[in-house]
Amino acid sequence: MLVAGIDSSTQSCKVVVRDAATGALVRSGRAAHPAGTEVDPAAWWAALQEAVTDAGGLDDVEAVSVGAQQHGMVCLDADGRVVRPALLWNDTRSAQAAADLIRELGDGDEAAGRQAWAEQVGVVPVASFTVTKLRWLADAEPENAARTAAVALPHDWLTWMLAGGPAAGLEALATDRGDASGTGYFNARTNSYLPEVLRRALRRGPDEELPHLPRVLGPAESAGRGSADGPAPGVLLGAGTGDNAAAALGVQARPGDVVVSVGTSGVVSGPSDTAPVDPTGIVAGFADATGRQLPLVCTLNAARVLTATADLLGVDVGRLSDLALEGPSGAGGLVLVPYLEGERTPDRPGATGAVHGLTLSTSTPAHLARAAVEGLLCGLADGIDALVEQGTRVDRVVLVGGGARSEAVRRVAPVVLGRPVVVPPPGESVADGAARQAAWAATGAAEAPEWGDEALDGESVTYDAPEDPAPGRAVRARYAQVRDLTDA
Ligand SMILES: Nc1ncnc2c1ncn2[C@@H]1O[C@H](COP(=O)(O)OP(=O)(O)O)[C@@H](O)[C@H]1O
Ligand SMILES: O=C(CO)[C@@H](O)[C@H](O)COP(=O)(O)O
Repeated sequence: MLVAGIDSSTQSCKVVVRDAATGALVRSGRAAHPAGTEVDPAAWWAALQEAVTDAGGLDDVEAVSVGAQQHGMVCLDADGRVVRPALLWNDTRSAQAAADLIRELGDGDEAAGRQAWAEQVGVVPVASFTVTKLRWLADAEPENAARTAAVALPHDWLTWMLAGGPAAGLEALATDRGDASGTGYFNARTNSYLPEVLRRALRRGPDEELPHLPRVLGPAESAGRGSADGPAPGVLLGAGTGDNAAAALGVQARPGDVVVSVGTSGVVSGPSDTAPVDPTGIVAGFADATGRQLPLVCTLNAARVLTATADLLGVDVGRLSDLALEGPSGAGGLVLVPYLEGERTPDRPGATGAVHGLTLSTSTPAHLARAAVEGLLCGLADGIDALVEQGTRVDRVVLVGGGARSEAVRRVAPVVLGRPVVVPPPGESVADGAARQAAWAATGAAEAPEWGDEALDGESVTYDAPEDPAPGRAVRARYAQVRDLTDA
């Protein structure tokens, strides 16, 4: 039996077709997404179909699940038409809405608001979360807010499109707790939507109707079958989930593993039985795709720090990696603070990047390349510290995402993160997790299938933590000195 997993992430859509029992890769495909932080969902749908075709179609596949970028706001009208282009997780226009929502829940007091959000919702709003985008919509585009009859996330919408889209009706919309927990109006600890939070975000009165929200499915539940005229006719549709929950499922993360993803976003997450309560908002209380919790820290700047630095130096990412490995540990005091798209962790939506410590001796491509790799990893190291503070055990790091293909990232990561780093063979952890969820839905087993070595498309490589932690600590200490000197 074959199953498929789809990853509709920020920059592209990827499809893997795997054997449901062993996880062995049978075929794969991909297609690019448009750039920008506001995207017409029709572009994702077109890319999904192109990627499915590239993967040889889904005719022989029993089940398919969609993993997708979290938080994106997809508003639908009563007929199921998209109301406006989706605002993505990395769109920061709702930063003020986030600040307002925090203060409102604390009756004007920010600290009380943060505590209330952390306790009642499990997250403290930042511009990434859907709830803040809805508040922005209510204020900036009230006519679009009024037309919104349902709110979905990218994976909910794509799964619904596979099921027939508008023809299936808004009631057919489904999600899972992994993705619902990133909305800001779902509590992952109590497994329930928070309609009053949604009402507040949309500024709707007590008697006004709220938009329809997707049904929250269990990890192995099905969202129906693919429509006859779509790319997955008759195929069982898994619940799908957010891309980070899918990645954790894809790498079969075990207790003590922290998954670090260097994709468009930088993510640190670790499956846990305990929901975090973090009023600083650094650790978000998301859910995973197995019924547990997935405390998560996310930065806005990761793999694109590498591509941007490569562009600056006029080289490709392969050469950037070589240069970074030629540069000295600590880059001679040169630090690149990587807030190229503003930042979410720390919460500085208006910040820009900075380079500190330029001298005649550090003004070389190798120093700058090294500083870029170290800067992005220092942000992720701060994230690991925050997870540890929330009680997560960290024995080793599992490094995934496009940036994990960089040899420099792989080699410098154990130094800066201070832990052994396991790099699975280059692949698509999100699409793999979605495929594993599809296999789970198809078999109806109590637990997700255990896939062994056959599911790995090569060898995992472990990069040991250095015996001497001093150089890594020095890199982080120097970064901490200048991190807070940037604007905004
Ligand atoms: N060898 C490499 N070195 C550095 N960056 C890379 C490499 N290969 C891919 N990337 C970067 O990884 C990113 C894509 O990663 P991916 O995890 O697929 O992102 P997303 O899921 O957010 O779309 C792109 O920015 C790409 O340039
Ligand atoms: O906002 C988050 C997590 O909270 C991001 O991780 C998005 O889910 C996008 O992921 P990538 O496209 O970078 O994988």
